[in-house]
Amino acid sequence: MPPVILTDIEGTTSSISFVKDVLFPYARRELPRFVREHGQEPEVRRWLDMVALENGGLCQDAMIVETLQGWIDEDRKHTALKALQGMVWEAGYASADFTAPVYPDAAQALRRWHADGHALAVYSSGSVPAQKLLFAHTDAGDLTGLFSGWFDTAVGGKRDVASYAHIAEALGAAPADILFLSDVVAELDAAREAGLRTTLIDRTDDYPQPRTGDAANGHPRATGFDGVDAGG
Ligand SMILES: CSCCC(=O)C(=O)COP(=O)(O)O
Ligand SMILES: [Mg+2]
Repeated sequence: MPPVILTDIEGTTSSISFVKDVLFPYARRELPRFVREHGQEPEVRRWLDMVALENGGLCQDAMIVETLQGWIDEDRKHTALKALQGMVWEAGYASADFTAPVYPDAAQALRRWHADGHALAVYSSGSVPAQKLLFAHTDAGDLTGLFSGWFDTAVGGKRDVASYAHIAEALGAAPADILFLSDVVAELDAAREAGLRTTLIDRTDDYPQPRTGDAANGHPRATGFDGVDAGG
């Protein structure tokens, strides 16, 4: 079997700017209204309650929203924030407020690898519903059918070695038969320690200073998906 390809999203298949300048501000802006309108629905309430509890029992939704907005500003990868962001973005995609740009080389390679028999999977800090929404609404069309695995921080943080072991187990693949693509060296370090193959995606648009030599920490490096050795 050709290696499974596990990909990150932000800075890897899509630009950092789309996430930071479109998705995050949209969630920041729409969150108060979303919580007002949906805050009593159980699937929303459980995440709001988690945030309240972890912050000394915040008692007003307005305070929870403020906390969440602060986390957006800090780019916290908290599971509750990511779940709520995904729900807010759903409305944005549905009303065509935006589509998700995917780098053309990424869309082409993902289609080619899928046709060549590679299993494809996603691992992002964005919630699995948010990942599916993004790939359903890309400027290269609906790419969700290419992927057979979806992973978010429910399996653990992206810098934790154990997360990659869990993903390998869930995919039913040996770690050495999985290639992880990411723009973040610390994530690749954790994946390598778990036995996965890795490649640093070092896009000029996202990282104007090339991360060569020591900066790549020994990971193979490619400036786009067409430079990735997928193996098999
Ligand atoms: C599912 S798209 C939104 C991505 C996101 O919320 C995020 O924090 C980016 O994290 P990634 O792990 O894809 O770099
Ligand atoms: Mg990334």
